[in-house]
Amino acid sequence: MDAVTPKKDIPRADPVRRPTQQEAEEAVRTLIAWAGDDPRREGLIDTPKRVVNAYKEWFEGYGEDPVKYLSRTFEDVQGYDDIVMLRNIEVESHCEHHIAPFIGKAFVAYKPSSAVVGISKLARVVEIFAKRLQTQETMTAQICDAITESLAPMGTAVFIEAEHQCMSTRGVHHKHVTTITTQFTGVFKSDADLRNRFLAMCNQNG
Ligand SMILES: Nc1nc2c(ncn2[C@@H]2O[C@H](COP(=O)(O)OP(=O)(O)OP(=O)(O)O)[C@@H](O)[C@H]2O)c(=O)[nH]1
Ligand SMILES: [Zn+2]
Repeated sequence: MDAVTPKKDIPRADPVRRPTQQEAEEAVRTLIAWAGDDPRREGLIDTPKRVVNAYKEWFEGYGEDPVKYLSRTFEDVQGYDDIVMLRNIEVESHCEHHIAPFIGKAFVAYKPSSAVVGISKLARVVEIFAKRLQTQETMTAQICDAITESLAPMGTAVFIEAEHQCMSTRGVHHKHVTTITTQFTGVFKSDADLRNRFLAMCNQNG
């Protein structure tokens, strides 16, 4: 039986047993009945299977290791010595409090010390952490940590802006509110001009 690996910051002796697909589908049937509908009616018969398949996609980040993607680096950059930044990386995640989507954009930059990484790998790292149950703060820190630990750059910067559906479709019901989180290490922390350049590039339109 597969086991869900606990987060590294929460040591646990006993990993959670991963339920079977059938058990997960049964849980969805329970939620449908709890919502007030009949999971046996025609339109809902295949819904538990679809929901479980959607969960596989939304939470596929648990099975992925960001370090694997950041381990292939390139040294030959002909003396390039400035930041590398990816703008507008789409973020589709789910909050760990309500399992409601939060959707937005991530901006990720690092200042290489020597080696650079393939730019798609930075987007993959965002994807891996987004496809887990998250808070925006944790996800921002995890992306920053993974890049910092794997590439040992001179600095890393992460900016995420997202709209949380647990705030817009339920609860407080405030639409169009966005949450911004940032995390900086190294030169982005010590050099205010560099940090401001990064933030200005985050705020450029387009
Ligand atoms: N800091 C932080 N809070 C989040 C995030 N996603 C959701 N939340 C908040 O998590 C909180 C959970 O609060 P609770 O009082 O335990 O839950 P609740 O009664 O459903 O709260 P309401 O959403 O206010 O109805 C809410 O304030 C959410 O807005 C996130 O990524 N970061
Ligand atoms: Zn929430």
